[in-house]
Amino acid sequence: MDAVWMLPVLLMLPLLLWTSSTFVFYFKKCFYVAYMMLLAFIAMPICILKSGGRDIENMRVIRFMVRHVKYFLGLRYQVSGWEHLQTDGPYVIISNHQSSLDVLGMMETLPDRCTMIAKKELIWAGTVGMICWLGGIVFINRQKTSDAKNVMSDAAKTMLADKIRLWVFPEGTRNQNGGLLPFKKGAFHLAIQAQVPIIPIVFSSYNNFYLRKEKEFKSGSITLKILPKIETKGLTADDVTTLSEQSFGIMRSAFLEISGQTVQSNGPSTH
Ligand SMILES: CCCCCC/C=C\CCCCCCCCCC(=O)SCCNC(=O)CCNC(=O)[C@H](O)C(C)(C)COP(=O)(O)OP(=O)(O)OC[C@H]1O[C@@H](n2cnc3c(N)ncnc32)[C@H](O)[C@@H]1OP(=O)(O)O
Ligand SMILES: CCCCCCCC/C=C\CCCCCCCC(=O)OC[C@@H](O)COP(=O)(O)O
Repeated sequence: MDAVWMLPVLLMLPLLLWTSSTFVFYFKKCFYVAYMMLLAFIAMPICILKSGGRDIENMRVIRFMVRHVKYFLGLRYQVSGWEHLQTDGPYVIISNHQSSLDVLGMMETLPDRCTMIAKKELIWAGTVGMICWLGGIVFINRQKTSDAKNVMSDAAKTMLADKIRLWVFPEGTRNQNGGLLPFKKGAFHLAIQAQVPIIPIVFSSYNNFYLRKEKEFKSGSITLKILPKIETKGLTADDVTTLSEQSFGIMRSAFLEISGQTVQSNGPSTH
C-alpha cells in the first residue's frame, strides 16, 4: 500500500528538484563550468591549428565559441554605445567585475585584437586555463606588486608594438556588493605608459538574477554600456590618481543608472 503512495511522490521528485531555486543555482553553475571546460577543450586544437600556439587572433575563435552560452543560462544582453568602440589602434578597456559570468558579457563586446589581464592562478583552471594562455591573456601575480607592475609595463610596450587592446578589471577582484570597489592603479598606468585611450564598459548589476549568497540563479537581462573613450595623450604618472578617480566617477554613475532599482534595494556602495 505504501509503495502505491510513493509512486506519485517519486514521479514528482524531478519536478520538485527542478523548481527548487537552490537546485537550479547549483545546476546552472556546474553546467557553466563544465560546458566552458568542454568548449575550451574543443577550441584548443582549433586555436593551435589556426595560429600555431599563443596568439591574440585565437580570441576570435574563443569569442565565436562562447557567444551562445548565454542562451543555456537564460541570459540576455543589451549593448549600447557601440560607436565608442569604433576607435582605431590600441586602447585599454576597463569594466566592473561581478562574477566569472562576466566572460559572457566580454565576449558580447570584445573587439578584434583584444585580450585580457588576469590573475596568474587562472592558468591552472584546466582547459579554460590553457585557452586563456592560447588567447594571449597576460597573467599577473597579485601577491607581488612589483612583478605585476613589470608585467604590465611590458604589456604597454607589446600593446603598441603588436597593436593589441587590453581588457582590465580595475577593481582587481570580483565584487557583487551593489557598487564598485575602489580602483587599483594598474590599468591607468598601462594606458598612460602606452599613451592610449581608455574605454570604460559598464555591466549592470547581476543582483536581480544572480545572488551568490542566497543561492539564486534565475534568467535575467544584462545591460552593457560602452562609454566614450577617455584620452590619455600627454598625461604622465602624476595624473594616474586623477584619471582613476575620473574613470571611477563616470563608471559608478553609469552603473547606478543602468542597474536601476536592483542596486538601490541592495544599498549602493559608498566608495
Ligand atoms: C572556447 C571556449 C573557452 C571558454 C573558456 C574561456 C573563456 C574565456 C577566456 C577568457 C576569460 C578570461 C577572463 C579574465 C578575467 C580575469 C579577471 C581577473 O583575473 S581580475 C584579477 C586580476 N586583475 C587585476 O588585478 C587587474 C587590476 N589590478 C591592478 O591593476 C593593480 O594595480 C596591480 C595588480 C598592478 C597592483 O596591485 P596593488 O598593489 O594591490 O594595487 P595598487 O594600489 O593599484 O598599486 C600599488 C602601487 O603601485 C603603483 N602601480 C600600479 N601599477 C603600476 C604600473 N603598471 N606601473 C607603475 N606603477 C604602478 C600604484 O600607483 C601604487 O602606487 P601609489 O604610490 O599608491 O600610487
Ligand atoms: C581542473 C581545474 C578546475 C578549475 C575550475 C575553474 C573554473 C573555471 C571554469 C569556467 C568558467 C569560465 C570562465 C573563466 C574565467 C573566470 C575569470 C574570473 O572571474 O576569475 C576571477 C578573478 O577575476 C578574480 O578573482 P577573485 O575574485 O580575486 O578570486
